[in-house]
Amino acid sequence: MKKEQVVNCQFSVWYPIFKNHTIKSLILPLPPNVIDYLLDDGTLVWSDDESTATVTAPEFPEFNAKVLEAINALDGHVFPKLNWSSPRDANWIALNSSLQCCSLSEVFLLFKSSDFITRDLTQPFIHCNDDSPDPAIQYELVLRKWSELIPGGEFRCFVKENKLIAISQRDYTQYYSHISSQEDIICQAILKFFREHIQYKFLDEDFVLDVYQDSQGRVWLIDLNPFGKVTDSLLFTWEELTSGNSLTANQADNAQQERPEFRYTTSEVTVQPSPCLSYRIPRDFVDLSTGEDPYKLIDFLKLKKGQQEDEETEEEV
Ligand SMILES: Nc1ncnc2c1ncn2[C@@H]1O[C@H](COP(=O)(O)OP(=O)(O)OP(=O)(O)O)[C@@H](O)[C@H]1O
Repeated sequence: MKKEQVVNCQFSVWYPIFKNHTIKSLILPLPPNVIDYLLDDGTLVWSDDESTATVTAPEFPEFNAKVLEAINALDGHVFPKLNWSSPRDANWIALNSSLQCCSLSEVFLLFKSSDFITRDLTQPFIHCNDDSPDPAIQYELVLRKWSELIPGGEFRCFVKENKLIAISQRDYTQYYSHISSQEDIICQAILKFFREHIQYKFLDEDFVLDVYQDSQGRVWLIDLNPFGKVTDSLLFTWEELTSGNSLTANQADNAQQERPEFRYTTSEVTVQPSPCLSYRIPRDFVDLSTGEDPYKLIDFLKLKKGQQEDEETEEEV
Protein backbone atom coordinates (compact mmCIF):
# COMPACT_ATOMS: atom_id res chain seq x y z
CA MET A 1 0.00 0.00 0.00
CA LYS A 2 1.28 3.46 -0.90
CA LYS A 3 1.35 6.43 1.44
CA GLU A 4 -0.63 8.37 -1.12
CA GLN A 5 -3.56 5.95 -0.70
CA VAL A 6 -3.59 6.65 3.03
CA VAL A 7 -3.44 10.41 2.42
CA ASN A 8 -6.38 10.18 -0.01
CA CYS A 9 -8.52 8.31 2.51
CA GLN A 10 -8.47 11.15 5.05
CA PHE A 11 -11.95 12.29 5.91
CA SER A 12 -11.39 15.83 4.63
CA VAL A 13 -10.35 14.45 1.23
CA TRP A 14 -13.27 12.09 0.56
CA TYR A 15 -16.05 13.97 2.35
CA PRO A 16 -16.36 16.89 -0.11
CA ILE A 17 -16.59 14.41 -3.02
CA PHE A 18 -19.35 12.27 -1.50
CA LYS A 19 -21.05 14.80 0.76
CA ASN A 20 -24.54 14.16 -0.59
CA HIS A 21 -24.39 10.45 0.15
CA THR A 22 -23.07 10.39 3.69
CA ILE A 23 -23.85 11.64 7.21
CA LYS A 24 -23.61 15.42 7.67
CA SER A 25 -20.28 16.32 9.27
CA LEU A 26 -18.05 19.25 10.17
CA ILE A 27 -14.26 19.33 10.13
CA LEU A 28 -12.18 21.46 12.53
CA PRO A 29 -8.39 21.73 12.27
CA LEU A 30 -6.77 20.48 15.50
CA PRO A 31 -4.58 23.21 17.06
CA PRO A 32 -1.02 22.03 17.90
CA ASN A 33 -1.54 22.40 21.67
CA VAL A 34 -4.59 20.12 21.49
CA ILE A 35 -2.55 17.51 19.59
CA ASP A 36 0.14 17.75 22.31
CA TYR A 37 -2.50 17.25 24.98
CA LEU A 38 -3.91 14.20 23.19
CA LEU A 39 -0.44 12.69 22.93
CA ASP A 40 0.56 13.50 26.49
CA ASP A 41 0.93 10.30 28.47
CA GLY A 42 -0.22 11.92 31.68
CA THR A 43 -3.61 10.90 30.30
CA LEU A 44 -6.62 11.84 32.33
CA VAL A 45 -5.97 14.02 35.32
CA TRP A 46 -8.76 14.53 37.79
CA SER A 47 -8.84 17.21 40.47
CA ASP A 48 -9.84 15.92 43.89
CA ASP A 49 -10.12 19.08 45.88
CA GLU A 50 -13.91 19.50 46.11
CA SER A 51 -16.76 17.10 46.63
CA THR A 52 -17.70 17.59 42.97
CA ALA A 53 -14.97 16.14 40.81
CA THR A 54 -13.89 18.02 37.73
CA VAL A 55 -11.71 16.99 34.85
CA THR A 56 -8.62 19.13 35.04
CA ALA A 57 -7.81 19.03 31.38
CA PRO A 58 -6.06 22.14 30.13
CA GLU A 59 -8.54 24.60 28.79
CA PHE A 60 -8.75 25.44 25.14
CA PRO A 61 -11.39 28.20 25.20
CA GLU A 62 -11.25 29.16 21.51
CA PHE A 63 -11.24 25.58 20.27
CA ASN A 64 -13.92 24.63 22.79
CA ALA A 65 -16.18 27.39 21.46
CA LYS A 66 -15.71 26.17 17.89
CA VAL A 67 -16.45 22.60 18.89
CA LEU A 68 -19.62 23.57 20.76
CA GLU A 69 -20.80 25.63 17.80
CA ALA A 70 -20.24 22.64 15.49
CA ILE A 71 -22.02 20.25 17.88
CA ASN A 72 -25.01 22.64 17.98
CA ALA A 73 -25.08 22.83 14.19
CA LEU A 74 -25.24 19.03 14.16
CA ASP A 75 -28.26 18.94 16.49
CA GLY A 76 -26.40 18.49 19.77
CA HIS A 77 -25.04 14.93 19.50
CA VAL A 78 -22.00 13.87 17.51
CA PHE A 79 -19.81 10.91 16.59
CA PRO A 80 -16.13 12.05 16.78
CA LYS A 81 -13.21 10.95 14.57
CA LEU A 82 -9.73 12.03 13.59
CA ASN A 83 -8.46 12.03 9.99
CA TRP A 84 -9.04 8.26 9.63
CA SER A 85 -10.21 6.61 12.81
CA SER A 86 -12.86 6.81 15.45
CA PRO A 87 -12.15 5.82 19.08
CA ARG A 88 -14.15 2.56 18.59
CA ASP A 89 -11.85 0.75 21.02
CA ALA A 90 -12.62 3.19 23.85
CA ASN A 91 -16.41 3.12 24.02
CA TRP A 92 -16.24 1.18 27.31
CA ILE A 93 -15.03 4.26 29.16
CA ALA A 94 -17.85 6.53 28.04
CA LEU A 95 -21.23 7.05 29.60
CA ASN A 96 -23.57 4.28 28.41
CA SER A 97 -20.67 2.70 26.50
CA SER A 98 -21.46 4.88 23.53
CA LEU A 99 -19.36 7.05 21.25
CA GLN A 100 -21.99 9.75 21.35
CA CYS A 101 -20.57 13.11 22.51
CA CYS A 102 -22.11 16.45 23.43
CA SER A 103 -18.96 18.30 24.55
CA LEU A 104 -15.24 18.59 23.96
CA SER A 105 -14.42 16.92 27.29
CA GLU A 106 -16.39 13.84 26.22
CA VAL A 107 -14.43 13.77 22.96
CA PHE A 108 -11.15 14.09 24.90
CA LEU A 109 -12.07 11.25 27.26
CA LEU A 110 -12.65 8.92 24.29
CA PHE A 111 -9.64 10.09 22.27
CA LYS A 112 -7.22 9.81 25.18
CA SER A 113 -8.42 6.28 25.94
CA SER A 114 -8.15 5.04 22.35
CA ASP A 115 -5.23 3.19 20.75
CA PHE A 116 -6.80 3.79 17.33
CA ILE A 117 -6.63 7.56 17.84
CA THR A 118 -3.01 7.31 19.02
CA ARG A 119 -2.18 5.29 15.90
CA ASP A 120 -3.70 8.02 13.68
CA LEU A 121 -1.54 10.61 15.45
CA THR A 122 1.72 8.69 15.62
CA GLN A 123 1.86 5.98 12.95
CA PRO A 124 -0.59 6.68 10.15
CA PHE A 125 1.68 5.07 7.54
CA ILE A 126 2.64 1.97 9.52
CA HIS A 127 1.38 -0.48 6.88
CA CYS A 128 2.82 1.35 3.86
CA ASN A 129 5.59 -0.26 1.87
CA ASP A 130 6.93 2.66 -0.17
CA ASP A 131 9.98 4.39 1.26
CA SER A 132 9.02 7.90 0.24
CA PRO A 133 9.17 10.45 3.09
CA ASP A 134 6.01 10.61 5.22
CA PRO A 135 3.69 13.28 3.82
CA ALA A 136 2.86 16.11 6.26
CA ILE A 137 -0.54 15.68 7.85
CA GLN A 138 -2.87 18.46 8.94
CA TYR A 139 -4.73 16.85 11.84
CA GLU A 140 -8.45 17.46 12.08
CA LEU A 141 -11.32 16.77 14.43
CA VAL A 142 -14.26 15.36 12.51
CA LEU A 143 -17.68 15.72 14.09
CA ARG A 144 -20.45 13.70 12.46
CA LYS A 145 -24.13 14.11 13.25
CA TRP A 146 -25.08 11.26 15.59
CA SER A 147 -27.14 8.63 13.75
CA GLU A 148 -28.50 5.43 15.27
CA LEU A 149 -27.07 2.86 12.88
CA ILE A 150 -28.31 -0.71 13.21
CA PRO A 151 -25.20 -2.95 13.00
CA GLY A 152 -27.00 -5.48 10.76
CA GLY A 153 -27.32 -2.77 8.09
CA GLU A 154 -23.58 -2.14 7.80
CA PHE A 155 -21.44 -3.62 5.02
CA ARG A 156 -17.79 -3.24 3.96
CA CYS A 157 -17.17 -3.08 0.20
CA PHE A 158 -13.81 -3.81 -1.43
CA VAL A 159 -13.10 -1.92 -4.64
CA LYS A 160 -10.22 -2.97 -6.87
CA GLU A 161 -9.44 -1.17 -10.14
CA ASN A 162 -12.74 0.64 -9.72
CA LYS A 163 -14.72 -2.60 -9.59
CA LEU A 164 -16.69 -3.69 -6.57
CA ILE A 165 -15.22 -7.16 -6.04
CA ALA A 166 -16.36 -8.13 -2.54
CA ILE A 167 -18.87 -7.20 0.16
CA SER A 168 -18.68 -8.36 3.79
CA GLN A 169 -21.15 -8.01 6.60
CA ARG A 170 -19.46 -5.47 8.89
CA ASP A 171 -20.58 -6.81 12.27
CA TYR A 172 -19.54 -10.37 11.42
CA THR A 173 -19.67 -11.55 15.02
CA GLN A 174 -23.47 -11.67 14.82
CA TYR A 175 -25.98 -13.58 12.75
CA TYR A 176 -28.67 -11.44 11.11
CA SER A 177 -31.49 -13.43 9.56
CA HIS A 178 -32.56 -10.56 7.27
CA ILE A 179 -29.18 -10.66 5.52
CA SER A 180 -29.50 -14.29 4.44
CA SER A 181 -33.13 -13.85 3.42
CA GLN A 182 -32.42 -10.66 1.44
CA GLU A 183 -28.94 -11.40 0.16
CA ASP A 184 -29.71 -10.59 -3.47
CA ILE A 185 -31.68 -7.44 -2.74
CA ILE A 186 -28.95 -6.07 -0.45
CA CYS A 187 -26.18 -6.91 -2.91
CA GLN A 188 -28.04 -5.29 -5.83
CA ALA A 189 -28.83 -2.14 -3.81
CA ILE A 190 -25.16 -1.73 -2.83
CA LEU A 191 -23.97 -2.37 -6.38
CA LYS A 192 -26.43 0.21 -7.75
CA PHE A 193 -25.29 2.76 -5.14
CA PHE A 194 -21.67 2.09 -6.02
CA ARG A 195 -22.20 2.46 -9.77
CA GLU A 196 -24.30 5.62 -9.51
CA HIS A 197 -22.43 7.53 -6.85
CA ILE A 198 -18.98 6.15 -6.15
CA GLN A 199 -17.38 4.41 -9.13
CA TYR A 200 -14.72 6.52 -10.93
CA LYS A 201 -15.35 9.48 -8.58
CA PHE A 202 -12.61 8.80 -6.02
CA LEU A 203 -8.92 9.69 -6.38
CA ASP A 204 -7.76 6.05 -6.26
CA GLU A 205 -9.02 3.04 -8.13
CA ASP A 206 -8.43 0.71 -5.16
CA PHE A 207 -10.24 1.49 -1.90
CA VAL A 208 -12.63 0.12 0.70
CA LEU A 209 -15.95 1.71 1.50
CA ASP A 210 -18.29 1.14 4.39
CA VAL A 211 -21.94 1.52 3.60
CA TYR A 212 -25.21 1.42 5.49
CA GLN A 213 -28.58 0.28 4.22
CA ASP A 214 -31.34 2.01 6.19
CA SER A 215 -34.77 0.59 6.98
CA GLN A 216 -36.15 2.08 3.76
CA GLY A 217 -33.51 0.23 1.75
CA ARG A 218 -31.57 3.39 0.93
CA VAL A 219 -27.79 3.02 0.89
CA TRP A 220 -25.46 5.57 2.50
CA LEU A 221 -21.68 5.94 2.57
CA ILE A 222 -20.28 5.76 6.12
CA ASP A 223 -16.52 5.68 5.66
CA LEU A 224 -13.76 5.26 3.12
CA ASN A 225 -10.55 3.32 3.89
CA PRO A 226 -7.31 2.35 2.15
CA PHE A 227 -7.27 -0.93 0.19
CA GLY A 228 -4.69 -2.81 2.26
CA LYS A 229 -3.73 -4.36 5.56
CA VAL A 230 -4.45 -1.25 7.65
CA THR A 231 -8.13 -1.94 6.91
CA ASP A 232 -9.78 -5.01 8.47
CA SER A 233 -10.72 -7.44 5.70
CA LEU A 234 -13.52 -8.93 7.88
CA LEU A 235 -14.90 -12.12 6.28
CA PHE A 236 -12.24 -12.09 3.52
CA THR A 237 -8.46 -12.28 3.74
CA TRP A 238 -6.16 -9.72 2.14
CA GLU A 239 -4.48 -12.54 0.22
CA GLU A 240 -7.83 -13.37 -1.40
CA LEU A 241 -8.60 -9.75 -2.13
CA THR A 242 -5.23 -8.87 -3.64
CA SER A 243 -4.09 -12.06 -5.33
CA GLY A 244 -6.08 -11.59 -8.53
CA ASN A 245 -7.12 -15.23 -8.27
CA SER A 246 -10.71 -16.18 -7.81
CA LEU A 247 -12.17 -15.39 -4.41
CA THR A 248 -14.25 -18.54 -4.55
CA ALA A 249 -15.41 -21.05 -7.13
CA ASN A 250 -18.35 -18.70 -7.72
CA GLN A 251 -16.15 -15.88 -8.86
CA ALA A 252 -16.18 -16.76 -12.54
CA ASP A 253 -19.98 -16.57 -12.46
CA ASN A 254 -19.90 -13.39 -10.44
CA ALA A 255 -17.41 -11.77 -12.81
CA GLN A 256 -19.59 -12.60 -15.80
CA GLN A 257 -22.57 -10.96 -14.17
CA GLU A 258 -20.32 -8.26 -12.66
CA ARG A 259 -21.53 -9.27 -9.22
CA PRO A 260 -19.33 -8.90 -6.16
CA GLU A 261 -18.68 -11.85 -3.86
CA PHE A 262 -20.99 -11.32 -0.85
CA ARG A 263 -20.11 -12.88 2.52
CA TYR A 264 -22.09 -12.81 5.73
CA THR A 265 -22.36 -14.85 8.91
CA THR A 266 -24.71 -17.68 8.11
CA SER A 267 -25.70 -19.16 11.44
CA GLU A 268 -25.72 -18.37 15.11
CA VAL A 269 -23.20 -21.15 15.70
CA THR A 270 -20.44 -19.01 14.22
CA VAL A 271 -21.08 -16.01 16.45
CA GLN A 272 -17.75 -14.78 17.85
CA PRO A 273 -16.68 -12.42 20.61
CA SER A 274 -16.60 -8.76 19.75
CA PRO A 275 -13.25 -7.80 18.11
CA CYS A 276 -12.80 -4.82 20.46
CA LEU A 277 -13.12 -6.99 23.58
CA SER A 278 -9.36 -7.11 24.14
CA TYR A 279 -9.29 -3.33 24.51
CA ARG A 280 -11.61 -3.44 27.46
CA ILE A 281 -10.93 -3.34 31.14
CA PRO A 282 -12.39 -5.63 33.81
CA ARG A 283 -16.14 -5.69 34.22
CA ASP A 284 -16.22 -3.98 37.67
CA PHE A 285 -14.38 -1.08 36.23
CA VAL A 286 -16.70 -0.93 33.22
CA ASP A 287 -19.73 -0.85 35.50
CA LEU A 288 -18.25 2.15 37.23
CA SER A 289 -17.76 3.95 33.98
CA THR A 290 -21.34 3.43 32.82
CA GLY A 291 -24.64 4.40 34.32
CA GLU A 292 -26.18 7.69 35.16
CA ASP A 293 -23.25 9.37 36.86
CA PRO A 294 -20.40 10.46 34.60
CA TYR A 295 -18.14 11.01 37.57
CA LYS A 296 -18.56 7.58 39.14
CA LEU A 297 -15.35 6.42 37.53
CA ILE A 298 -13.57 9.54 38.69
CA ASP A 299 -14.90 9.03 42.23
CA PHE A 300 -13.63 5.46 42.11
CA LEU A 301 -10.19 6.62 41.07
CA LYS A 302 -10.18 9.19 43.87
CA LEU A 303 -11.25 6.53 46.34
CA LYS A 304 -8.41 4.29 45.25
CA LYS A 305 -5.98 7.17 45.47
CA GLY A 306 -7.31 8.09 48.92
CA GLN A 307 -6.91 4.51 50.14
CA GLN A 308 -3.38 4.41 48.83
CA GLU A 309 -2.52 7.64 50.62
CA ASP A 310 -4.06 6.32 53.87
CA GLU A 311 -1.97 3.19 53.58
CA GLU A 312 1.15 5.23 52.97
CA THR A 313 0.45 7.41 56.02
CA GLU A 314 -0.15 4.30 58.14
CA GLU A 315 3.18 2.91 57.01
CA GLU A 316 4.92 6.14 57.89
CA VAL A 317 3.30 6.12 61.34
N1 LIG B 1 -22.48 9.41 12.66
C1 LIG B 1 -22.54 8.28 13.36
N2 LIG B 1 -23.40 8.15 14.39
C2 LIG B 1 -23.44 7.03 15.14
N3 LIG B 1 -22.67 5.94 14.92
C3 LIG B 1 -21.79 6.01 13.90
C4 LIG B 1 -21.68 7.17 13.08
N4 LIG B 1 -20.71 6.94 12.14
C5 LIG B 1 -20.26 5.70 12.37
N5 LIG B 1 -20.90 5.12 13.42
C6 LIG B 1 -20.68 3.77 13.96
O1 LIG B 1 -19.31 3.63 14.32
C7 LIG B 1 -18.68 2.59 13.59
C8 LIG B 1 -17.28 3.00 13.17
O2 LIG B 1 -17.37 4.12 12.30
P1 LIG B 1 -16.24 4.48 11.26
O3 LIG B 1 -16.17 3.47 10.17
O4 LIG B 1 -16.47 5.89 10.82
O5 LIG B 1 -14.97 4.41 12.21
P2 LIG B 1 -13.52 3.84 11.92
O6 LIG B 1 -12.79 4.03 13.19
O7 LIG B 1 -12.97 4.47 10.69
O8 LIG B 1 -13.78 2.28 11.69
P3 LIG B 1 -12.83 1.30 10.85
O9 LIG B 1 -11.48 1.36 11.50
O10 LIG B 1 -13.51 -0.03 10.99
O11 LIG B 1 -12.84 1.84 9.45
C9 LIG B 1 -19.61 2.32 12.40
O12 LIG B 1 -19.56 0.97 12.05
C10 LIG B 1 -20.96 2.70 12.95
O13 LIG B 1 -21.56 1.60 13.61
